[in-house]
Amino acid sequence: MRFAVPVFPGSNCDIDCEKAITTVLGEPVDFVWHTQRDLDQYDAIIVPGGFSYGDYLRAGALARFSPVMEGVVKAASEGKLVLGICNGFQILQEAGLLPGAMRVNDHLKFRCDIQPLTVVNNSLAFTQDYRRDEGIQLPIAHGEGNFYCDEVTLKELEQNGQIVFRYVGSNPNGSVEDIAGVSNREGNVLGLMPHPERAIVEWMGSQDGAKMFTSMLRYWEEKIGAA
Ligand SMILES: NC(=O)CC[C@H](N)C(=O)O
Repeated sequence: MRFAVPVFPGSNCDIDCEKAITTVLGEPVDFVWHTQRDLDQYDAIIVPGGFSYGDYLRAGALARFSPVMEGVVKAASEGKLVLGICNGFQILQEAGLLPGAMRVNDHLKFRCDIQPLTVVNNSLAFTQDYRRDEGIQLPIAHGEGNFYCDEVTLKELEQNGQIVFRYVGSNPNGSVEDIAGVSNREGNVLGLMPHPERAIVEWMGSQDGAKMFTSMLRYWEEKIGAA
C-alpha cells in the first residue's frame, strides 16, 4: 500500500506520519511537496498536522489552494483513503472534503495534552480495528480545534454515522457535541484533531493510534484481495 504525505510550507508532523507508517505497517511512503499535482500512484494520502502557511487567515485556508490539493480531491473522489490529522483536518475542511468549520479554541489558548476519546463509529476503513465505544487516549496540540457546524449538518452527521471520535471528560476546545473527528458521507475521508501518529509505540505513553493505521492497511488488503 503506497502512502503519500503532502508537505506544505509550515507542516511539522509530516515526519511523524512517515514514521508511523513505516513503524506500524512497514509500507512505502513518500513525502510529496505541495506543488505536485499528481497523486495517481498512491493508494492513500495522509495530510499531516502543523502550521501550513503559518495558519494565516485561518488554519488550512491557504494550503487548500496548493496544487497538491487537486490530487487529494481526485483521490478522495476515486474512493481512496484520505486521512487529515489536525492541520490536515483543517485543510480538508477548507477544501470542502469534510463538513463543518474550525474555530479558535473557546479559551483562546493553544492546548497540548493527552486527551481521552471514544470511538463512536468503528465501521470505517480507518477505525475497524477499534471496538465500538472503545475508550482511547491520543495527544492533542492545537489552537483552532473548535469544530462547528449548524444544527441541520449536525443531524445529518449523526444520522450518517459521520461523527467518528468524541472527546471524553473535559472538552479541550469547545467543539460542538464534543466532536473530535468526522468523516465524509462516503466514509473514505476522515479528519481528526488528535494525533494518532504520535501514539504508536509504548514510550509515547499511548499506542492507541496504531490501530488507525492497521485498519487502513487491512481495508486496502481486503479490497485488493476482493478485486
Ligand atoms: N498540530 C497541529 O496540526 C496544529 C494545527 C493548527 N496549527 C492549530 O493550531 O490549530
